[in-house]
Amino acid sequence: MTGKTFAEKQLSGKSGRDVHAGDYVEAEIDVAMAHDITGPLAFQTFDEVTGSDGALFAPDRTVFTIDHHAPADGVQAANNHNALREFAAEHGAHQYDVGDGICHQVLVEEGHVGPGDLVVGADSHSTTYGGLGAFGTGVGSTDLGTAMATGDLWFRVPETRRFEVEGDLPEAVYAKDLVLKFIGDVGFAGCTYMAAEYAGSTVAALPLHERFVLANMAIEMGGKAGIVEPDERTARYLEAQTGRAPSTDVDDPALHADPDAEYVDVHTYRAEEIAPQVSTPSNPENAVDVGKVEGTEIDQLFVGTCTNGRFEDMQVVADVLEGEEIAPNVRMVVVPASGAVYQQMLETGVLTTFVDAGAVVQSAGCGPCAGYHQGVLGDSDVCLATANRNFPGREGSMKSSVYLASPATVGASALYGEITDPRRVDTSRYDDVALAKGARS
Ligand SMILES: CC(C)[C@H](C(=O)O)[C@@H](O)C(=O)O
Ligand code: SF4
Repeated sequence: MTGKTFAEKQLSGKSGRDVHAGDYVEAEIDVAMAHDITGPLAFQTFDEVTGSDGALFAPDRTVFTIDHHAPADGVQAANNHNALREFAAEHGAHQYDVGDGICHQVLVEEGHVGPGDLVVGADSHSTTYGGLGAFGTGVGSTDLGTAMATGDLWFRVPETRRFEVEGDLPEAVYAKDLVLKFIGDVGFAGCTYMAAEYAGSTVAALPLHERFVLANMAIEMGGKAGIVEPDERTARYLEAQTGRAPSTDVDDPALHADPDAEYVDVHTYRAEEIAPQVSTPSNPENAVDVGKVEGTEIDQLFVGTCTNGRFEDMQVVADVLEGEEIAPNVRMVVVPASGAVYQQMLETGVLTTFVDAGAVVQSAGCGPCAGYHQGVLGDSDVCLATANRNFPGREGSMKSSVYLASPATVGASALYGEITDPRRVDTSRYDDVALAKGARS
């Protein structure tokens, strides 16, 4: 028998069986997560499974967040929030409230997830935890409600596609550009029910906030999970973030694919050849080099989401906007991914830079990402977002359009009021910004 992929090892370990892709397992989960939209439905299933006085499989490893409609944007949302608060209090689960941030950011920031964990979340971007070397996957509320009671869930062990990138990323090219490129290459269904393993020297050199971007968007090609294997960087991140070393040795072979593992295929890239990417409406798979869409008119810029709403993302945009104003024809909506990110923006002056530049900075959460509130698009609106999805109607009207890009591309485009190649205003050459603007006008 050949070696194993990360997913095969992970699901072998959690099921206590020696399994390969295609096998079905009952696996023990480490962490269960739900939020203000999916939680209340999961609670119904939980009550049906356990009876009304049922207990959680592990209250300290069950986490709820209020993030999608936070603060409440209507009575239904407010009632859902209360249902979540009551259930969490009654069952002793962790519960994060309005302003604490997006589930995926909160779970990693607060140390609820570590390498080697099997995490199920009632949200499709639960693949994000793969950035830490965990197997994170999204499940429906019914599955989650059952898993909250039993502590296990069935899985089909996924096949794996591997994306290997070697070399140094060029200026103004980020993990977001890499993952948009991957999605463009394999298509939005290219990894359906597969794990995506991200590897190579470029990926190994990525800081954790960038690894999360790769893992997060695995679902945009249908991925069951997106994995960056853990290493010393992972351990350092967790210690800095949570004050604790990971409970598992990051070098444990159980957390690393075997060299002779079997893949569906391996896609190889040279980092130097990758240009900033933009996904055009209305599918993340429509990734093109930014040059192809430069000059496209936009109405709104959105910086935020579980993909690119971290402090480092905010910092990149603020570096571009410092001392400048956003173009008069656009509006800019900024939504930090967590309360901690908000706090850091406040302490470092990034928030002031945004406000001075004319942006609207809102409370931490999902913001307009899924079209609920805080910047919903009208019929004719065109938005350039650091988000992960741009399906029809995603951020509002079915007639609106959303382009996806990195924070650097969104920052540069804010200055010019149209889609702009970020290499024209690279932050390390910040003094040239005025020059570049002059050359343009
Ligand atoms: C509301 C929720 C179920 C949904 C998801 O699972 O992805 C949301 O987070 C999204 O991004 O569309
Ligand atoms: S930020 Fe967007 S993609 Fe992420 S969980 Fe919230 S709605 Fe979903």
